Amino acid sequence: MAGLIDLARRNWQIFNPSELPKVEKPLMFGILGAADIAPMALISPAKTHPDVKILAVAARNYDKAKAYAQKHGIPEVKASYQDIINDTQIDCVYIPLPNGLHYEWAIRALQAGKHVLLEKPSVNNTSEAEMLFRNPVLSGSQPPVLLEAAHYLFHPAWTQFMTYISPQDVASAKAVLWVPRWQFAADNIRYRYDLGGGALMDLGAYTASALFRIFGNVAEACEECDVQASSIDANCDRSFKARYRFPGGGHGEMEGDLKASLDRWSPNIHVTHRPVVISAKEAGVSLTEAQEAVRVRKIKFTTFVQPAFLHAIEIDDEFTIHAVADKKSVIKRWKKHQTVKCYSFHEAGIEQIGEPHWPTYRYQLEQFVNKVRGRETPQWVDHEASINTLRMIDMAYTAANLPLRPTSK
Ligand SMILES: NC(=O)C1=CN([C@@H]2O[C@H](COP(=O)(O)OP(=O)(O)OC[C@H]3O[C@@H](n4cnc5c(N)ncnc54)[C@H](OP(=O)(O)O)[C@@H]3O)[C@@H](O)[C@H]2O)C=CC1
Ligand SMILES: O=C1OC[C@@H](O)[C@H](O)[C@H]1O
Repeated sequence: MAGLIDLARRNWQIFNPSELPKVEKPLMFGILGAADIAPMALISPAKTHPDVKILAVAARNYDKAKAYAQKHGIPEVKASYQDIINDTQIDCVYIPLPNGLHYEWAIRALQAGKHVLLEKPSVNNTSEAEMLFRNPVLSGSQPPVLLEAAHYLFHPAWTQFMTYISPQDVASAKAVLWVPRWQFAADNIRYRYDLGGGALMDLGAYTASALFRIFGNVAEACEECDVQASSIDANCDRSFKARYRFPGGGHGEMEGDLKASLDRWSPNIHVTHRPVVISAKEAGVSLTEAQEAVRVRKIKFTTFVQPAFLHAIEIDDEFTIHAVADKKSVIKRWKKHQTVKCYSFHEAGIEQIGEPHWPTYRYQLEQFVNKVRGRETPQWVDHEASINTLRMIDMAYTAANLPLRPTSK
């Protein structure tokens, strides 16, 4: 019962955050495009961040931007994306444009000295990622901040999940993310090759980045990738199933579908470790010198992308004690099951700000502001990690015989 009340309270607060007063000179944000995701990913989280004010929005159509600004309480409307970038009052630019426009607008904003929060996936392919994240504008003594908005990595549930993973011991992992078939109409940006569409770009940005974190390395190869092409644009995958080989011999799989049937519950991740020898203390037993304890750990993380609504991390350990001289012997075998939930860092025993009702986006904003203000960022998406996500996606497109998303001119 208490769990249900917490669930209801948390979900109500996610959509109805109480506004906090702002500091004297908060960071001013401008938004490029009246995008669907911006209210959830930035406008709402900004309400509870004292150091963030959304100052302006621009859309390709002025009236659309005006209506959007009115609806979301944004004080200024600019005539173009470039006008946001040129505005000297604006410190930070949020870019929720179609993937194929991320590179161009991120470069323009960074060159104007703006800090950039860039939607996922950062750009269209690996070469664009290298050109962006290794651009000279990001070196020097005080370069602007650039962050790919891989928001799920900022939630304490991800930090907690990773404490149960030993990347070097992972034998296999599978990450899936399906969205229901009615979610995106035929004219959606996800079905436009010229705009960087495709399920691997959209959903694969999550599953691929999760896999290389779990294995602690980018894949050596994508061994196979089956895609279903979208009926709208044959170069855009509507769904994918990819299998990768990782250094050390582990295998990772990922699946995504932009038109999934309702019986598919996602997102989730399954991880299986190889058998590892553990200490008597870790096994919670006493051992003679002739014995050793071995653990095989399996982990399931349900709702890894939006853990704030509801999630569960289930850890299943199987322990065996055998004779060191005979690894096949079984002196004792037992199992242990734990289910862990973690909505704030406090729950994880970590001293870090956060509330159980903070969505991933709010945790992400906290760290983005910390970085801009020159403070420590315990969670972050390194530039090389963003490049690696595109490497994994490109490998899958190549294995599927689909062209890489086009490089910006
Ligand atoms: N972090 C997350 O949870 C999520 C992230 N995303 C990411 O955010 C980005 C935007 O996604 P989403 O909000 O769903 O998309 P929308 O289509 O709602 O928004 C995209 C915006 O891009 C602008 N745009 C500029 N040029 C074009 C063009 N040629 N065709 C279409 N739109 C154009 C439009 O702005 P204008 O108003 O100027 O017309 C539109 O508002 C993507 O990169 C996506 O991967 C998406 C969903 C969730
Ligand atoms: O970022 C996203 O998150 C979840 C999906 O619904 C969506 O397609 C995607 O853009």
